[in-house]
Amino acid sequence: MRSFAVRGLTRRHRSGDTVVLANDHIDLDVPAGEVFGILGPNGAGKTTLVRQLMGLLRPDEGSIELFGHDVVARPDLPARLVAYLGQSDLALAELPVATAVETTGRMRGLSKTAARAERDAVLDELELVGVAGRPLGRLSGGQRRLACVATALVGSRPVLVLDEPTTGLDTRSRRAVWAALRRRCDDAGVTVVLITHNVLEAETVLDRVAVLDAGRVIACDTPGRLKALVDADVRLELAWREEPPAADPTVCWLGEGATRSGRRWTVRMSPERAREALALLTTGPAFAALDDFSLATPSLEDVYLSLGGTSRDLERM
Ligand SMILES: Nc1ncnc2c1ncn2[C@@H]1O[C@H](COP(=O)(O)OP(=O)(O)OP(=O)(O)O)[C@@H](O)[C@H]1O
Repeated sequence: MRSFAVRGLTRRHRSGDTVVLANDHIDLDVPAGEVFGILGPNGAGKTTLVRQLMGLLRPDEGSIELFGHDVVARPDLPARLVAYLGQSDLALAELPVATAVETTGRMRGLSKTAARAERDAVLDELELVGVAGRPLGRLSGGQRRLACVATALVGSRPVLVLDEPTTGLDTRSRRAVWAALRRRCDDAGVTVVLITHNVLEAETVLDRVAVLDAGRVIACDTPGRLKALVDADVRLELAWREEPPAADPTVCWLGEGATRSGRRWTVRMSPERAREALALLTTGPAFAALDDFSLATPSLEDVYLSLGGTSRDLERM
């Protein structure tokens, strides 16, 4: 059974004379009970996509089904079946955390007793007990985001759609969120659609991932299978302290294949070539200009780049 089935989804944003093709004929199937991710850099069209999934934005073309129901014809439907965490979370700012969670549970049909029990369980699960009595608007950004995740988790909705839920969270809280999502998926068959521009998050928590770039899905598979596309290579990272000598043949060779972000170069190549490059660099004239270097096994970022992704905005940690 599929939670979402998306076909040919296309949406343009118009502002003044400018038209942005934010989603360009997107096809997606999200099976029920999966942690499904949408990974892409800033501006790739992730939020535009999920706002359409939620019936909050009308597609220009294409169709969306939620458990077989037409979302375009029934845009009210997602709000009944899906817990949605958007990017902005100001709606509940005045309420204390515990009240916000309990009230959301009640709005999702829980009895008073059940809402209180779920409230206590989820605050404990996300380690929010210490701030339970404080209004969301007076928490730190990370604590507030975590409290909003708690409101998404309460009430046992069969589908969770979370737009960058872990932005601003520290590592411990981030891991608590990942574990909470995984638990709901494994124990209760909940479907999770998680938007992220963080490669580590995608690799750690997702069953399958659609890689979005400039409004198009450029790949969709398990993180493991996607990484296998590039696993014959390693990634050589170079950080230059100053402009490297352009005439140096090793610098020329590496420069041709490098993706550059200021003085940081990233080059994908076979392990043998990387060893050769490092030997030449560390014994040649370019060494004086080099600040730091590292070798790493490929990540989903390398998959994204190898499939033609152009942005350098994906986050690694
Ligand atoms: N209301 C709007 N009016 C005009 N252009 C828009 C509007 N909303 C989004 N866009 C443009 O559409 C494209 C996709 O935006 P979207 O917010 O869907 O990307 P995103 O992948 O969610 O980015 P981010 O990771 O930064 O949130 C971008 O080029 C953006 O500038």
